[in-house]
Amino acid sequence: MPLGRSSILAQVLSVAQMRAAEEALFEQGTSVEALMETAGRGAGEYVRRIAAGRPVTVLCGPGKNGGDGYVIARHLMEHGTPVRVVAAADPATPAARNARGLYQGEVLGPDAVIEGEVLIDCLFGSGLTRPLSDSLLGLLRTLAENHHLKVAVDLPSGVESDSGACLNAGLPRFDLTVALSAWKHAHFAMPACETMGALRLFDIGVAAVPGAAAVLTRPLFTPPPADAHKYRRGLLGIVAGEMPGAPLLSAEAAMRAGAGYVKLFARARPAGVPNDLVCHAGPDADGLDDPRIAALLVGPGLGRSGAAAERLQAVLELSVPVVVDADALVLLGPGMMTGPAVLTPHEGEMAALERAFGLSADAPKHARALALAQASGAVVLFKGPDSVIAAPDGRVLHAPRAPSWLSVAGTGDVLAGITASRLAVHRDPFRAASEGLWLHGEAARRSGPAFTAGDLARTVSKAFA
Ligand SMILES: NC(=O)C1=CN([C@@H]2O[C@H](COP(=O)(O)OP(=O)(O)OC[C@H]3O[C@@H](n4cnc5c(N)ncnc54)[C@H](OP(=O)(O)O)[C@@H]3O)[C@@H](O)[C@H]2O)[C@@H](O)CC1
Ligand SMILES: Nc1ncnc2c1ncn2[C@@H]1O[C@H](COP(=O)(O)OP(=O)(O)O)[C@@H](O)[C@H]1O
Ligand SMILES: [K+]
Repeated sequence: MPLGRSSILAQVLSVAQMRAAEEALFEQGTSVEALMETAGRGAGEYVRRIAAGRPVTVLCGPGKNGGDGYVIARHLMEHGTPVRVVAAADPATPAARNARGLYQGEVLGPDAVIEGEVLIDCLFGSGLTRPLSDSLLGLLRTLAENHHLKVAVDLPSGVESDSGACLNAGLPRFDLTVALSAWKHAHFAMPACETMGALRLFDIGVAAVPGAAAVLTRPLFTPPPADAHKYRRGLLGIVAGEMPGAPLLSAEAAMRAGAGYVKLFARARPAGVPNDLVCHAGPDADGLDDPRIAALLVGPGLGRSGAAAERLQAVLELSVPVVVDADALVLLGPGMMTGPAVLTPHEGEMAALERAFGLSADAPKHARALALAQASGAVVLFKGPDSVIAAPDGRVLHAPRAPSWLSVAGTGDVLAGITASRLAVHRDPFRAASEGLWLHGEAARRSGPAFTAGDLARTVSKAFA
């Protein structure tokens, strides 16, 4: 089935995939110069609007990112925006030389002392292969300090496209980054994404790349069908453990995320169970063999003792679709999961899982998530300020930035509850992880500043709106 334009625009490409996609355009008869013209004019139009008549300085490097810069400068000149170029190096490709030749305005050398209003960074884009030299870093930093508004074209210089690593310390922060052709992993990966300001994409017509990663976009939710009843909407079992608070938070969120019935399984009924939450009190695994249970959540408040490990084992042996979170992730090892599963590690839990599964942590975040998904057979939702989802079949989704107010205790329990609730509704782990992550981010956006995990859990139903 051909992908719609919106799916193509959501794709996230590696440098190699980007180059292959551009090659395909060249084979269809497009020239590098024409592509640079389209890209430069597109980015130039964003710059023209943002500059609103204020003078612009374009910093151009030797590669095609620099070539884009000369096209931008020409576009601004044609539209009456005052502009000058600072050339950090001579253009090194025919297309960039061509773009420089067509620009008739002022070009200054790297030693010129420049202050101004708007800085456009076209020093390096996706072709950066090593850290900036001290002199290039110094030039970029000085220009950034001497301009009010800063825009990066494709990527901020010094950022590694495939990993999101900052190859130099002390890179400047931008107000806007205009991605060209497609998103790159760095646009969603820490620490690079934090330096980019607002993100925009300018499409130059590359086609869908098979197997490409994508950006998490708003899922489609429909109300329950007219003949729905609580079991058909999904019975979620939440397995409590040694600490009652965390599973209660998960339950508060799960009750607001679509499941028709949420049941807490605990050895004894904990204090503070709300009236609308059913609690099944009994020994380990008692009641969990109910065939109506569509999904289980295990981990929040489980504990890490031998008894907790036995509890986890008993849950996983049921082969019911399961969300494995928190303490359960530290107890998990190869061969323990027998059914569909979503794992929701943060960085510390991920490190424990990588040790348990014999995986390397020395890779970009999305690649680490994918490696664990493939080794474990589970969908992995690797959380943090740059959350990413990976499936064993190779699908990868990057989440757009979520509010940093989420960095408060208990919000992970809320995410696990939402995800498990979605899993109970349709039993599809990848879809549950995607919907869970999206609802979590949206609930956070709707919760304003300084919310608690309980506030967040109670806002989940509003996120459906
Ligand atoms: N294909 C197209 O038509 C389109 C491309 N587009 C644009 O092209 C950009 C990618 O272009 P690109 O591949 O030329 O890479 P770019 O980032 O400009 O720099 C590479 C140059 O820098 C050099 N170099 C690398 N690191 C260095 C360092 N630390 N310090 C010093 N030098 C360093 C490296 O040479 P090297 O020394 O590594 O041999 C090479 O000469 C992309 O981001 C987008 O803006 C869009 O317009 C869409 C259409
Ligand atoms: N700075 C941040 N920006 C955006 N989201 C964050 C940030 N810090 C944490 N989060 C999100 O908040 C949640 C925290 O989960 P977790 O680390 O498990 O906390 P806890 O164990 O206290 O519940 C995750 O969903 C994570 O993605
Ligand atoms: K750049």
